[in-house]
Amino acid sequence: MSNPSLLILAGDGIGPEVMAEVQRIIDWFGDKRGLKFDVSEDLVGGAAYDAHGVPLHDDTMAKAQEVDAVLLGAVGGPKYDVLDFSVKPERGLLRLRKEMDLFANLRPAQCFDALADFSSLKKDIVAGLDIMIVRELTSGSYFGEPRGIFTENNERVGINTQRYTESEIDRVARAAFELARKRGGKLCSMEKANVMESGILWRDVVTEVHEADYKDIELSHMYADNGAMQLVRAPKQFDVILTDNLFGDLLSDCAAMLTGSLGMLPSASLGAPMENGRPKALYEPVHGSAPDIAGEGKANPCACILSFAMALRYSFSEGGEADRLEAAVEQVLADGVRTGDLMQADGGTPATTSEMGSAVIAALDASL
Ligand SMILES: NC(=O)C1=CN([C@@H]2O[C@H](COP(=O)(O)OP(=O)(O)OC[C@H]3O[C@@H](n4cnc5c(N)ncnc54)[C@H](O)[C@@H]3O)[C@@H](O)[C@H]2O)C=CC1
Ligand SMILES: CC(C)CC(=O)C(=O)O
Ligand SMILES: [Mg+2]
Repeated sequence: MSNPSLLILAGDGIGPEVMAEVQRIIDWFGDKRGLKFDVSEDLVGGAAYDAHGVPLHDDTMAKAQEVDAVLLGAVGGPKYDVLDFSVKPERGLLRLRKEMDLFANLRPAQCFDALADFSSLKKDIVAGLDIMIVRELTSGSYFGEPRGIFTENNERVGINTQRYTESEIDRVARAAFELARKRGGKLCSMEKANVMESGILWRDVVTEVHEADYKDIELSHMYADNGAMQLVRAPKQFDVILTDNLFGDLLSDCAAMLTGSLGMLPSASLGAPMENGRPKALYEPVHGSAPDIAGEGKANPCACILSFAMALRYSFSEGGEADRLEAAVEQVLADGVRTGDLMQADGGTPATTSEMGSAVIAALDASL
C-alpha cells in the first residue's frame, strides 16, 4: 500500500519558517514511528504570484484535490497590497477552500497550563480552557455575490454580500453538533439574527437540525457581538461555538489571546468524506504571514505543528500519534521554552523558531 500523501504549501512571510519545523516533525514520525508520508511541495499566495502571476496555479489546485491532506503555512504581505484583488495572495487560499469545498473550519482554543499566565485575562478565567470554534468556511461575506468596488452617483461603493443557503447552514451545523456530541454536549450558535436576514435563517436552520437529530445536545443561540464579549468575560461557559465565515474569523483571533498567543492556534478545514472515508482536508495555523517578524526567526511554530497534529487525528486516524505530538508541545511549554510572542515576565528560556522545533522533537524522542 502506498504512503498517505501530503501537499505542503508554505506560502509567504513566516509560513515557510514555521512549515520548516513541521517538515522536521513529519520526518521524525517517518523515522521513529514508521509513519511515512509522500510529501510534495508547491507555491501558494504571494510566492505563487511571483512565480506564475496568479496566487494559486491550476496545477497546484489539481494536486490539492488529489492528496490525502494539504498543510498550509500562511499567505499575504504588504508587498502584495497594491495588487488587484483578483490576484491577491489571500485569493489563492480562498480558492483552495472553495474548490475543495472545505465548509467546516475547526479552530480549537485550548489554554495549556504553562501559558495561563500569558493570557490577556486573569489566570482563573482561562486555566483549563478548551473550546472549539466551528466556522463556516466556503460561503458568507467572503464569497457572496455581488462583490466589488463600483461607481454610483459619482462616488465609489464597496460591496460584499452576506449570503447563506439552508443547505450550507445545515451541513456545517451537523459537523458542529457531531463534535459537540464527542465533547461536552453543548453548542452555542452565534449570528446577528436581530439585524440580518442571513442570521435569522441561520438560527432557524440550526434549530431545525437540532430538533431533528441532535436533541441530546444542549443548544443555545447568542448574538455574535455579545458572543465576542462573553468570550473574553467568561470563556469557559462555551464548549462548541458554531458561527459563520466572517464572525468565525474574528471570534477565533479573539479566542487566540485567551490561550496566550495567536502563534498557538491550529486549525483544520474539513469537507465531505473522500473515497477512503476521511474528509477532504487542509490544515493551517489561524495566524497570517506576520510580516512584522518574518525572516527573523521569531515566529512561534506551535500553531503550525499543532495543525499537523490535527492532520494526524482527522486525516490519518492516528489519534494516538496526535496525542503524542500535542503532549510534546505541552511538555516544551511546561519546560519554559518561549518564542518571543510568549516571552513576558516568567523568565522562560528564549527560543527561536527552529529552537522551538528542536525542543518539540526532543520531547517527542523522550516520549518513546
Ligand atoms: N490564513 C492565512 O494565510 C492568513 C493570512 N493573513 C494575511 O497575513 C498578512 C498579515 O496579517 P496580520 O493582520 O498582520 O495578521 P497576522 O496573523 O499575520 O499577525 C498578527 C500579529 O500576530 C503576530 N503573530 C502571528 N503569528 C505569529 C506566530 N506564529 N508567532 C509569533 N507571532 C505571531 C504577528 O507578528 C502580528 O503582530 C495579511 O496579508 C493578511 O491578509 C491573515 C490571517 C490569516
Ligand atoms: C483568507 C484569510 C486571509 C482570511 C483569514 O484571516 C482567515 O481565514 O483566518
Ligand atoms: Mg483570520
